[in-house]
Amino acid sequence: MSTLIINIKQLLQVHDTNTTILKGSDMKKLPIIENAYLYIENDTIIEYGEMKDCEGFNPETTINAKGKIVLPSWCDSHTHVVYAGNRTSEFVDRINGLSYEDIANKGGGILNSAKKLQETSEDELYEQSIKRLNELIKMGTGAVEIKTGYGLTVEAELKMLRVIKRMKQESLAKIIPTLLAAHAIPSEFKSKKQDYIKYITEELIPKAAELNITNYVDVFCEKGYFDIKDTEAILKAGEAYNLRPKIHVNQFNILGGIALGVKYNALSVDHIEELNDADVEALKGTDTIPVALPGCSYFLSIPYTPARKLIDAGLPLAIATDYNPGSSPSGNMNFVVSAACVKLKMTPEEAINAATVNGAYAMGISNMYGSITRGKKANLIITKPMNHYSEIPYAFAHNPVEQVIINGQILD
Ligand SMILES: N=CN[C@@H](CCC(=O)O)C(=O)O
Ligand SMILES: [Zn+2]
Repeated sequence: MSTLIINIKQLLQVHDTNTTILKGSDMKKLPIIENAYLYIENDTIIEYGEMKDCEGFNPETTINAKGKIVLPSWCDSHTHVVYAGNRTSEFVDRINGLSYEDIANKGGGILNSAKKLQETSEDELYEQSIKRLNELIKMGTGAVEIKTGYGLTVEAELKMLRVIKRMKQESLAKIIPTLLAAHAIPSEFKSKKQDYIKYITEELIPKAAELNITNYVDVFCEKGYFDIKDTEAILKAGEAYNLRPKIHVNQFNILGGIALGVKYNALSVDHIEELNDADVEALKGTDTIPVALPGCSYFLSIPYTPARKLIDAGLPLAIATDYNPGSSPSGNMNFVVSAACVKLKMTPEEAINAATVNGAYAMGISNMYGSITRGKKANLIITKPMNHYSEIPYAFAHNPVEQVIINGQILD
């Protein structure tokens, strides 16, 4: 199968040499080719360049992208797409004045989603989750991390992992599963948290590792959830099974989760609505990428991640949706890119870099995804007609995506 895309107004994120992460001032650079072509064979980007050099191809399909932008598909490195039902009643409670914390203290929040998920059959959970995944693919996402964490029992967590595995087999999108081993403390363990930590480290992690579905472990390191000591015990247990951390830190409180993540060579530290100088220092010179989740800040009306502080310190930054029923019920990366510009004060170039190359890095797949590079996977967005790529974040809440190509396949 071969496809030639011609007359591309702007081809974005073109890197002749494989770029796997962009840091600091390099995030301001977005290499583009004006009036370009792109040639794909099977699932791979083979060639690209200026239209004047487009010759010698004999493609099965030609797409005329006149007036349109072509860029790598969004790489969404933090989602909880597998969940059951929704939490609209808590949404209304929050409008009426309750906080996320108030709702959790009443036994709602994550515990509410866990109860629903435990009561939902594996097939039904798959059906609900694949529907969400297909919707976000249509909005331009080609690679996505999916966490467990709404199981809270070994049985339900393994059910989530099997659902993610099935989604991986059925979908063209690249899926990176993460074991969110410690997301909340179930009510039956409320006064015996240490027993729950033991359950996670001695039963859940070994059994989940046995399935061989995930390479990552996650913990919600937060007041009222898992403190630094708990988090360290879980990261250590994960390390014994070669599970690399990708952790929730600094959402409401700074507990030292960033430095701990770095100590355990976390691939990413996510949320960071709160940040201090020690956190910035801890990240410098490491392989750990911070990830901002503007959809969560928007939905919960909490601070936005201080992106400027991170990028201006020379650090990389990725952005992701955090798609979940409680704090960010949207998987729309176009909105996230726009919010990154408007609320995190990132330039369109920085936001697009954060949502492509750096998003891929935060999933450990940036050697094959996230840029237009010969040999990389043909996961692409073709936009609606527009004059400049800045229109993608500018016209917030519109859908800039006209067509998507995943693994070289043109989706309807
Ligand atoms: N903060 C922890 N976990 C999710 C939200 C979970 C929920 O409320 O269901 C997050 O990333 O925001
Ligand atoms: Zn999350």
